[in-house]
Amino acid sequence: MNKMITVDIAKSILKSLAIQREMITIPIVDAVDCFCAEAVFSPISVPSFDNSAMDGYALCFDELQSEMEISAMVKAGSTTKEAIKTGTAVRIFTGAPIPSGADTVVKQEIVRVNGNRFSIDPSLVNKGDFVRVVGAQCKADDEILGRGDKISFGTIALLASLGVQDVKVFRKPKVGVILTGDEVVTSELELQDGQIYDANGPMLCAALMKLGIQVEFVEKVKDEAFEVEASIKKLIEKVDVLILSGGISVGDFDFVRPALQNLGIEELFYKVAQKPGKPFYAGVLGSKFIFALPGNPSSSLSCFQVYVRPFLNRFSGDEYAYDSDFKFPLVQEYKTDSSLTFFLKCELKNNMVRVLNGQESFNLVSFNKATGLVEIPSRDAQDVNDGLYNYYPF
Ligand SMILES: Nc1nc2c(c(=O)[nH]1)N[C@H]1C(S)=C(S)[C@@H](COP(=O)(O)OP(=O)(O)OC[C@H]3O[C@@H](n4cnc5c(N)ncnc54)[C@H](O)[C@@H]3O)O[C@H]1N2
Ligand code: MOO
Repeated sequence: MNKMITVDIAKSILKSLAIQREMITIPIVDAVDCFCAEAVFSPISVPSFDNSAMDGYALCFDELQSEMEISAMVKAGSTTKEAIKTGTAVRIFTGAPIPSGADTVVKQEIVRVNGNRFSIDPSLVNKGDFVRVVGAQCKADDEILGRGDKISFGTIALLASLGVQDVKVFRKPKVGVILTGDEVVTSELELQDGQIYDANGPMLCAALMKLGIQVEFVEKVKDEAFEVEASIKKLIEKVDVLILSGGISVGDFDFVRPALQNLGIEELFYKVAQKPGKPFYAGVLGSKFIFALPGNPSSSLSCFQVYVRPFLNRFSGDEYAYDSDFKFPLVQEYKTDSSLTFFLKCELKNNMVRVLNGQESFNLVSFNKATGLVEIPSRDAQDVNDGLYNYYPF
């Protein structure tokens, strides 16, 4: 009989696994949601020239008067560097270089223009107004991105603004999926008696794609001991992480665990004190990792969400992937006297979590409203949650 481990122990086992990460250099536009593998230093100062933050008039603050002549015009992209004529102002537009001799921009809304002159209330102007000075964002050689920082599309704007074209990131894992279950068919086929449509294949593909992971394969295997073992043996060669769906329980046709044992895969754990997803398996073979998810789709999804997804993020460079950032109160108290931790389909609204109806692990209807899963601790851990519950957003 296998001893069940707790959710926290299962997470801590996965959290402490050594991962050999590889670095790759990729174009910045491909790096969204990747983790930076090597610090980036700015090649230039930005802005690289003093420029105007407003459409208006550039002038020298010490020469400001209530009436001024407009002696020239400079627009964005202008490369001439003419000095400002003493005592005058220059018409200027947002992003245009400040002429030498000028140090202040007045926005056009506060002047009254008359021909080539304008009048202004000087008390409305402060020295340096609306001038974006060289290096205000960053200076050449400043550290812009640190190792381990997550790259967002904001980061990509930042890197692009510095002229950085490529970035070194941690390579995402190669992942493949093996589906078991002779009753499971794809949606192109008409259902015969006893058959069901595959929910886990599409769900796992979508979840992996959302992590920016390209799925190497989704293979369907027959519920036969030899077939299961041969497929795992062949396909594990192609990936860093192999995910199996179904066939991991104790039925006569559940061949996954014996196959993994025969192939010499080291079992990290099998069975976690949770619902859904009790018969969840994790194993390791050298630098490769294997997760076997229980076949019931809610159980598969729950185990993926709580354990596999953070693992893949950790593999991709996120050292904090298992530290839940999201804790919320429940709309309605949820009573349980179970020794198992529950992961329930729920809806997050107005910073409160509502547990949805239809929690059975075969029932997928509540996924139409569910925004994530909420963790309800077992009876032994209930007094330590402060009324806030871990939430795992989809
Ligand atoms: N005697 C016991 N029986 C079961 C136990 C147990 O402890 N003792 N655990 C139950 C629990 S909990 C779960 S969860 C399931 C997990 O079983 P398996 O991982 O072996 O999964 P299967 O038997 O292959 O399938 C379970 C269920 O899910 C359906 N399924 C499978 N694959 C898919 C798919 N790709 N898309 C949609 N649905 C799928 C399958 O038809 C079954 O109905 O074991 C319980 N039994
Ligand atoms: O744990 Mo099973 O996942 O309850 O259906």
